[in-house]
Amino acid sequence: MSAVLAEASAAHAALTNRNKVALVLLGTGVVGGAFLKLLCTPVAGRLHLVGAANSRKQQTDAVQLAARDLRDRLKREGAARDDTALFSALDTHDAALKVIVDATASAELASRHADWLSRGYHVVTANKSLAGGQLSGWRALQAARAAGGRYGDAATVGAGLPVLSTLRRLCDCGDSLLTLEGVFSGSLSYLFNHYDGSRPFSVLLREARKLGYTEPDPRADLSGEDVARKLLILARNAGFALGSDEVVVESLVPETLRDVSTETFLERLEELDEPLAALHEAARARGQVLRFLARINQRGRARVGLTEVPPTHPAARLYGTDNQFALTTTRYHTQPLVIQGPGAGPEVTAQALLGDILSLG
Ligand SMILES: NC(=O)C1=CN([C@@H]2O[C@H](COP(=O)(O)OP(=O)(O)OC[C@H]3O[C@@H](n4cnc5c(N)ncnc54)[C@H](OP(=O)(O)O)[C@@H]3O)[C@@H](O)[C@H]2O)C=CC1
Ligand SMILES: N[C@@H](CC=O)C(=O)O
Repeated sequence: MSAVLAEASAAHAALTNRNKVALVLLGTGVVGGAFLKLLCTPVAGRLHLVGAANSRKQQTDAVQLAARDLRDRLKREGAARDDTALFSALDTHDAALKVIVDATASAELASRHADWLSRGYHVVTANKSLAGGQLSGWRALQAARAAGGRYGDAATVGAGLPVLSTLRRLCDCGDSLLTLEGVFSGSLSYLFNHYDGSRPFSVLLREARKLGYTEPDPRADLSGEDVARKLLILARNAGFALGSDEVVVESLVPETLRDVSTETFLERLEELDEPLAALHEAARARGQVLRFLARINQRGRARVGLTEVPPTHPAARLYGTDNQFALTTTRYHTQPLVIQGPGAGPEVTAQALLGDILSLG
């Protein structure tokens, strides 16, 4: 090959590689499974899955990774979990962009996001445990981002509703968040939008779990922990240096169910029925309805918990898994800026992951 041709071909290869994205997917559950389906659609043509893992098994073989039933196969077969092998599949790929997609709820994995960023990988996550966890973790994440790491977090709040992007844009323009309130949980929205006393709460919870709205352990939703994480992520993005212990969280999980295993909790869901029926009845008698609300005020006082609201309240007019985020800011101060829409579910969340990956370049 002539020198000119070789140079042209090298330039072409460099251009092609610049557009390629190599991915490792951690978590092939509800969200990870839906994400795998999106990888088979035409918009994902330049994305190359080089590794995938659940909590026990992983796969880096190209033929296996291309199988339509990869998620089921991983339940039965694959190599034992070992991040080194997964990341070396990323390292050896010729793509310019190397992305770790975290579709787990693992706090242990989340604690490594900042390290992954500092090692040159991009991280796209549905896992809220780092940004919505300890303030020290949030700060480590900001340091890694400041050093150039790209962190896709749209899926962590509102399952991809344009909440974080809007908030950041307002802040970039010099606007300041004064108060933020609303319904930040898709599963709790679904539960309280449907709970009218005609069906036991536990039946609705099983339904929400089956539809893929709840956390792997639904106590993370019912305890308010998941909502508190989203509140922290939003508040921190708006400049409030809020510690995780600074949010007042009112749990719906009875004491007797707090320390049991997930399996036992799922077997004993009926124990939620009586206390919830009593709360519902008391609210009904006062002409009110129950909604699980989150709020932070200008002084950084934050609370999440079950609240009685009148039927005319904006949160009482939601449907399905709707989330609602009402942002009052220096410039949106007469009426809040409201973002509303489905806030949980496999497809929308997987799409948020995909959108973050595609926007990397
Ligand atoms: N469901 C929703 O609507 C939304 C969910 N999210 C977030 O998405 C994340 C995933 O939720 P969801 O898909 O519902 O949960 P699932 O329980 O369905 O899936 C979790 C997956 O993570 C895997 N996993 C756990 N630990 C590890 C590990 N160390 N390495 C690799 N894989 C691991 C599990 O493996 P195994 O199969 O072996 O258990 C499972 O495949 C959570 O952080 C959740 O908060 C965010 C927005 C909306
Ligand atoms: N379990 C969560 C899922 C999205 O983050 C919720 O119910 O909102």
